[in-house]
Amino acid sequence: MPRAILLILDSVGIGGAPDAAAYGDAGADTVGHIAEACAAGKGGQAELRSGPLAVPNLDALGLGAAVKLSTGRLPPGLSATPRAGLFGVGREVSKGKDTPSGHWEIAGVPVPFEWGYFPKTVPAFPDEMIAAICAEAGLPGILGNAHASGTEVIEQYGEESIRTGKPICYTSVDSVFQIAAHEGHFGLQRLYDLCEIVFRHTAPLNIGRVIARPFLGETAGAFKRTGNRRDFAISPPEPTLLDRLKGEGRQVFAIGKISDIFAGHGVTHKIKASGLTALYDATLETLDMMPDGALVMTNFVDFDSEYGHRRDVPGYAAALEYFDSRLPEVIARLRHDDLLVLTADHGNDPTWTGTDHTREQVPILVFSPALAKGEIGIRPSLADIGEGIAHWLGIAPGRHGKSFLSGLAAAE
Ligand SMILES: O=P(O)(O)O[C@H]1O[C@H](CO)[C@@H](O)[C@H]1O
Ligand SMILES: [Mn+2]
Ligand SMILES: [Mn+2]
Repeated sequence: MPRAILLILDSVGIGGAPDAAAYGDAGADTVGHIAEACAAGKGGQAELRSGPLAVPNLDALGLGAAVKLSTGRLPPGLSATPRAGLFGVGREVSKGKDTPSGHWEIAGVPVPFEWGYFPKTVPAFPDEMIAAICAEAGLPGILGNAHASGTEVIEQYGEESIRTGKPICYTSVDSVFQIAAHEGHFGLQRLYDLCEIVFRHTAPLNIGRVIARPFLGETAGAFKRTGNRRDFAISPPEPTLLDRLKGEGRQVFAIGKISDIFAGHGVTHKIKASGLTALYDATLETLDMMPDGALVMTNFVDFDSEYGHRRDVPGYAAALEYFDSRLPEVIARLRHDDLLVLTADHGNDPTWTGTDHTREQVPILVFSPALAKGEIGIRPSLADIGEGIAHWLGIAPGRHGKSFLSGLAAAE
């Protein structure tokens, strides 16, 4: 019985979204702009990397061809001719350009409602809500209370937070309430408990997530966020591919942020890992032991959190190259009828203004030893990805999207 491996390269968009202008993102293209910057000699940082973007394994599966299909432009260093697998482009139906929207839609469930957002004002959060949270959690107050970048906000308020015991609360263009607090001084478990309190206040406002952002260090220049981030997310509005598989008795392995993003729904095995290396290692270990009929889904968040939001082109390029360098390890482990799918949940163009996600289409790269080379076009919903996996794994179709495999012949 076949198995499926779904790898989400968080924020690795490929431009070309027809509705990008409505988000102020017309022209944003994460992969294309990184490749152009690298080719122009702007992707280097002596000790990290230099030269044109080198992602031969992703490119062999159609990354360059997917960007060309999405934007009409072939990025420098990439090829228009894939060597194996199916390539295509995913266009998001859901209105949010955020992580839950992208992941839920990939798993077959576009978001049918409008998320709640906090205004770009100071304060960003309603006074009554903050007063109620402080009373319930026994806090002397909060810091931040604005739209902000998570690394800048700990630089700015970290020392004051340690001194006063006030956590740093901030938001972004996404439907989020984020809380940064010191792992030692404030306490990690206390931060998680606070997030649960806040979640009860924000969920009725359709705020997608409360995110714990613990950090370490004692002085402004030395603060560093740790791998103990935790997302408290509202539940998907209907059963996703994960629930449908679990309901059929299949095993669903969720690696990294995946279980949090689905609020645990449909997950049979939750595997925590932080950083590209550990996420890859956990994925490979799972591949070595996962049974027939199972799905493993991994979120590689670093592209987004470490490089996209930080507008770090060399870092993003190096991360793509590292990801690419380990792809042969996945492919070597595939059984004849395993299906590997690589895609993304939204864009986060590191050359763009601001520090937020960018509305973009995403690559869909599909490989199986049992599949011939081919093109699956521009898919009108990311739900086609989940439906393609459902199709491959032999479970009934869901309510949204159409399998990218329908009409394709196997190579055998
Ligand atoms: O700046 P940091 O804390 O990384 O925040 C980013 O992370 C959030 C969740 O992905 C996004 O909404 C964005 O604001
Ligand atoms: Mn994301
Ligand atoms: Mn993000």
